[in-house]
Amino acid sequence: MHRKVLVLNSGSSSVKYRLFDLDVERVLVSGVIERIGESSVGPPDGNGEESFADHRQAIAEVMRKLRESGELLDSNELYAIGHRVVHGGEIFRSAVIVDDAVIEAIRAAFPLAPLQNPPNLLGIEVCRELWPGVPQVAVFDTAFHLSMPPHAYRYALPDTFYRDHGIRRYGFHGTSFAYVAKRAAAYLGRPLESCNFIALHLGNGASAVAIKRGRSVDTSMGMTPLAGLIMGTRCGDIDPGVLLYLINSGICSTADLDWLLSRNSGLKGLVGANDMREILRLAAAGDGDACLAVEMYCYAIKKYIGGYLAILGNIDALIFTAGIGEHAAPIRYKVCSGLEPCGIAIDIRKNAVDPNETAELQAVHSRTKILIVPTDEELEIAREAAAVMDARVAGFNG
Ligand SMILES: Nc1ncnc2c1ncn2[C@@H]1O[C@H](COP(=O)(O)OP(=O)(O)O)[C@@H](O)[C@H]1O
Ligand SMILES: CC(=O)OP(=O)(O)O
Ligand SMILES: [Mg+2]
Repeated sequence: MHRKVLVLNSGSSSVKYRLFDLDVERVLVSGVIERIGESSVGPPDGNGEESFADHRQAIAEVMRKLRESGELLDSNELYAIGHRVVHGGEIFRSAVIVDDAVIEAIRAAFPLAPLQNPPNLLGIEVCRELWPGVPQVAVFDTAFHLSMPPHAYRYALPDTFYRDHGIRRYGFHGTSFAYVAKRAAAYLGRPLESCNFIALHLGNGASAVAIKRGRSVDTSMGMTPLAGLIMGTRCGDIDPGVLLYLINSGICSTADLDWLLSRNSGLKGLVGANDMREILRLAAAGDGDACLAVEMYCYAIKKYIGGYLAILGNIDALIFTAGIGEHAAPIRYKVCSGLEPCGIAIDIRKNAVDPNETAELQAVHSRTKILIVPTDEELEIAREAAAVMDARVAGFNG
């Protein structure tokens, strides 16, 4: 029987799903169910989008769609269900098969990722209830970064805040970084353990990572996914004194602040839009806010590249990935321009491509390669879930 793996990425109001046949590395079915928990706004004449009251209904609908596709007639055909879990704290160094203890540990990390972990866990619990016989595997965004040394992950706060409250840098997008680092090493024909990379995941959320000999040694996100680069709706790095000032002066309540920093800052706060395509259009038309936002966005990335070059010494490649990294040529160009003294020189003609596979963008005189490596978080989750299951099966047989 082929190893069919279902991957679920449960967000607060959506469930993205993909069914893989891993033995032939083929996507059998994929889709997204959105607007979970919103009441249907469309007219009751069939033109309104379907809406689902909760994740249970949405996941039952995923199962219905899978059956309808003919690719999965029975849940017994599933080798595993892989789930994206954003925060695994310090406990989970790799993907794990979900049991009651794993569920409790994911729940314990709720305060560290209040927007992401609750819907992630809900997805797991609903699947366990609907298909109790199918193994569930949790794959954590944080796992890849647990290789960071203490001088990179600790904050300069009294020890007790780390020891008793888990306050430290964790970092995210680890599934994406693990995938692109492996792809880049394979592309270069080198063992991953010999490669130094700086990778930039620039999607709605965005982060940078310094990879030394194949492992994360520093990253721009922090205890939560708010820190680091400027993002679609998140502010990135900010003086913590600003937050104290806003609260103490009564300008913002803590609830206001939460909403401001997560949902109304970043590109959205600066321009009023968070889609980079629109921002680039506005900037090209001379819109002052959009021009400033693009300048700030690239400047923040540049500072991380400089910092990571300083800690890595030399790199084998600068890697761009995710929606903006893969498709926004003007952003890549602006990020790289001026880095020639650091050995990073982009070729304007090569940069104009929009490939769907790994591509090189560096000029002939560039010391460092500049790569676009399209990410595939769902495939990485499917592979990690299958690997955990293979190990269990081998354990039973051995
Ligand atoms: N051709 C393009 N040019 C510029 N930006 C793009 C292009 N295609 C996608 N993007 C941007 O990519 C971002 C979304 O990235 P993506 O990785 O899909 O996000 P998510 O984090 O939601 O998975 C958006 O800001 C979108 O505008
Ligand atoms: C952790 C995080 O920022 O995820 P996303 O990019 O999916 O928002
Ligand atoms: Mg993403």
